Amino acid sequence: MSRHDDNRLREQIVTYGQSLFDRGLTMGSSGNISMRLDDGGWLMTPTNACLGRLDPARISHLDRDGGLIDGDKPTKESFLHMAMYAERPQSQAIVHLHSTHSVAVSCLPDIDTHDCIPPLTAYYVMRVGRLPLVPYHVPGDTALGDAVKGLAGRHSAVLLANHGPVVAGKSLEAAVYATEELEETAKLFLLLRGQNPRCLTPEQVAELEAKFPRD
Ligand SMILES: O=C(O)[C@@H](O)C(=O)COP(=O)(O)O
Ligand SMILES: [Zn+2]
Repeated sequence: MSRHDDNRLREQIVTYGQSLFDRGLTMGSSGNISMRLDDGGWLMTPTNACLGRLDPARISHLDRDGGLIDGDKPTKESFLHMAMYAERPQSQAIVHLHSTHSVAVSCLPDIDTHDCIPPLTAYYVMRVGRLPLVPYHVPGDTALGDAVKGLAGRHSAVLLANHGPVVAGKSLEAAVYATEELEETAKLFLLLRGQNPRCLTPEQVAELEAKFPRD
């Protein structure tokens, strides 16, 4: 990868990180972002970094085995990102946030753990689809990598119980868009709880999935 391409990817992480943080989609030093590199390595946000104030030169550059090449110590969820990439060769970027409404849904006792948010809107189906709940683990617990392995091949987004969403995309832009759509739909879901909303039918979902296949 040329220095120019490397810089471009670093700038993308900084720009999207700031945009997500500035809109209150993750707070403090929560959340992390990664991008896959052509040589099999990754760029990842450093641990304890604020997504709103990332320094491109300090972003963690990892080799294909997760070894640090340069930059600061990577996010404690690096193995989680790597486990998801391993199941999703088509994914180029992953975003994990503590977006409030998505986290709220991840704490509810009575959600469908195979599909935490019903198909309320077409755009949600197009961007996210079925959203499984991953059982609670301490952040940074390597067992979380094993827990997502069985799910990430079939789902581009998963919801970590009592924690938050992890969303993969074919580009960083796509992963960010899907994360934003998940958050907005989580908000709608909470607004509509107890009101028996009319959801899309299985036929309507199937039609969308045929017309707008997700990566
Ligand atoms: O919730 C956590 O602790 C992590 O999942 C997180 O969001 C931020 O951790 P770092 O990326 O290690 O800062
Ligand atoms: Zn987290």
